[in-house]
Amino acid sequence: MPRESHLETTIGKSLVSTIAEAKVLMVGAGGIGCELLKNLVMSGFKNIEVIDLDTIDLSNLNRQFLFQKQHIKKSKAHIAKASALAFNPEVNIVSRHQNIKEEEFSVDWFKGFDLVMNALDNLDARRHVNKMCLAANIPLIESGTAGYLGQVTAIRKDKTECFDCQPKETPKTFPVCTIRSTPSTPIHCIVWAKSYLFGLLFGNAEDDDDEVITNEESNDDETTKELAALAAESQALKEILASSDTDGFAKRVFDKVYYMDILRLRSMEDMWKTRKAPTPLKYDDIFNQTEEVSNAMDTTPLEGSTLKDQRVWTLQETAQVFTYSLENLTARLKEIRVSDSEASVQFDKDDSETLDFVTATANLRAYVYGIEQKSRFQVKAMAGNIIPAIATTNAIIAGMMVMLAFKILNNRLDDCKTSYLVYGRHRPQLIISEPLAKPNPKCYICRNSYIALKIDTETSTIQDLINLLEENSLMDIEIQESGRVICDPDFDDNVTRTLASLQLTDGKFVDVIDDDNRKIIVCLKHVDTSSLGDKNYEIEGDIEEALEQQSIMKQQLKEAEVAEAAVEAHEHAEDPDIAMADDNKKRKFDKVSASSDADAPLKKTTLDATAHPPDGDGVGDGASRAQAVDVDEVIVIDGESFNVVILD
Ligand SMILES: Nc1ncnc2c1ncn2[C@@H]1O[C@H](COP(=O)(O)OP(=O)(O)OP(=O)(O)O)[C@@H](O)[C@H]1O
Ligand SMILES: [Zn+2]
Repeated sequence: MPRESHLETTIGKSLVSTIAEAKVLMVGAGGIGCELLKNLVMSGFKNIEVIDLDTIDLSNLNRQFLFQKQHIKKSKAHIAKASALAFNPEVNIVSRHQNIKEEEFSVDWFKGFDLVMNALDNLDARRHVNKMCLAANIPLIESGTAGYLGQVTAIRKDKTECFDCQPKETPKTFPVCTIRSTPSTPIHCIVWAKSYLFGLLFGNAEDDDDEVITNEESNDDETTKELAALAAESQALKEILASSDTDGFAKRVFDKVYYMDILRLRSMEDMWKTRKAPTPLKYDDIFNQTEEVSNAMDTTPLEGSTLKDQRVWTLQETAQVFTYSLENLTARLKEIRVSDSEASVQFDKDDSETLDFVTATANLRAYVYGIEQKSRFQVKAMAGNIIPAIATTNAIIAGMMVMLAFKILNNRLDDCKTSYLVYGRHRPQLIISEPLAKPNPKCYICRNSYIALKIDTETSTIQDLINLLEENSLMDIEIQESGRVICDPDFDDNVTRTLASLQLTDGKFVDVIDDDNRKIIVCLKHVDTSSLGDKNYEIEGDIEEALEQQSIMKQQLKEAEVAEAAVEAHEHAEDPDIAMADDNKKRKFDKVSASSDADAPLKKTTLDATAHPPDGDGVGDGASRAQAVDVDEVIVIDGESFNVVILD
């Protein structure tokens, strides 16, 4: 019996042949990606391109079933392809061990696919693929899981919400003084070790990409002085680093960080009026086991755990781990700096030396401040913001992605839904779903019109670009790229420069805003002048149409704002308490960092496996969504009953 016969019976011959012809791009071959690729090759897809920048790690094997022990350190994309072909050798799979953000994956390249499916784990890559799919006008299926929670949705330019239509949660931040001077919980010590000390010793503390320290609460005089003192301390530590070759390096770093700096902090009496002051700690005292220190040593294993990873190390063990990991990481840094003087070592929870260093330094700080110390295993979870990944969650989400793919390829976008896996939230449904939302008229990403411009970026100047845009009805324009202003009617410093000299090269997007405040995003495509006609440029897409669409969108935005204002005014008129509640909320919001955003109603999750799902009003918030849910069937799993929404 041919492989497709069951499929034909289920979804019909015509869809089976559409699927067989479709070209699908899968971004990410991790937890969801492995499940998804297996599903795709088993459900009639014949042309799949899979891209992943990473290699396989031991910690992936418990849930990424296309990978086995012998594949560790090999490319995820290549191995995923090889393993998936074993399920169905008749599929054409192209695998790429690359970053989807590389320039070669241009809008044109995206246009070569009928469908893109994201199986990613970070906001940055998701945002990029979202933008590329909008620019190429290709449908995108977006997915995400966090522990038992998951969600999947479809995105199509001008028809649905895009990935950026709703604000996303950003990682929690801590005030700088809490981290640098007055920690009170283990996470404060871990953040200090990972985002401050680690960066200072092995990289550039300032450019840590998931910076979680903010100084928004620190405007008074006292704090400014404290920050200046901390900066001087950092400088002094850098000077010690210069002597990393000489004996006693670890002791010097230790005594600087845990003795000298702490002594200075202790001398600031005001700081400790309402808090317990830290106790300075000397390296030699740990090894000489002064009475005070030996009494403080905690040698009791965590209850029920004997593995070294899972018990809190003694103070002496901690200092030993500090010494060896500091020495090894310093040597590693020196080695990589031979070929690149700017190189740095990055913290990675799966890199055991970096994890050792962060565990040891965080626990030493915790000891100094009288804070509970954590096992290496616990530090790994906290430093990596890890919510355990669940294979079943990934499998369910990957299955739903294929269902959405069927509908999209069958031209039934209107039947697609956003679905949420809400297991463990004490609700009767396992999956709830709601219709795809319309684009947010205020969205800065999808409420734009995209056109492609073929131009010789090496020889054309900004003035050439202005001229050709004026020829196409865009008058008195401002041009921006990634937030930097290239030119505007009052700023012409760059007009004689070539596009390339301003890094406006192939694949770059520039924002063009006209005097009527309409914005068009122009995607640059570099071509040699010789291959262009008389005009020296070629526009793909219709600018007039794009401008008209912009006017319509502006009108929609105005209408949405008027409607919003009317609803608000109505609510206030109906209920005078709302005005006061709103006022209180505003005041509260002003105080709380914007990123915590706890009051936002119906906010969706970040779809970021590394981010904590919002409690109560995130993925699993069935309460306010319940009306939108159709429960079509009840299935029984392990004796428990769940209502299941059939996606059809
Ligand atoms: N910019 C990118 N280009 C290509 N692939 C990416 C990009 N960003 C992330 N990925 C890939 O997306 C996949 C996401 O999978 P998953 O969430 O299971 O992460 P993981 O790294 O395998 O697991 P964990 O983070 O839990 O250790 C990863 O394999 C990652 O390499
Ligand atoms: Zn949007």
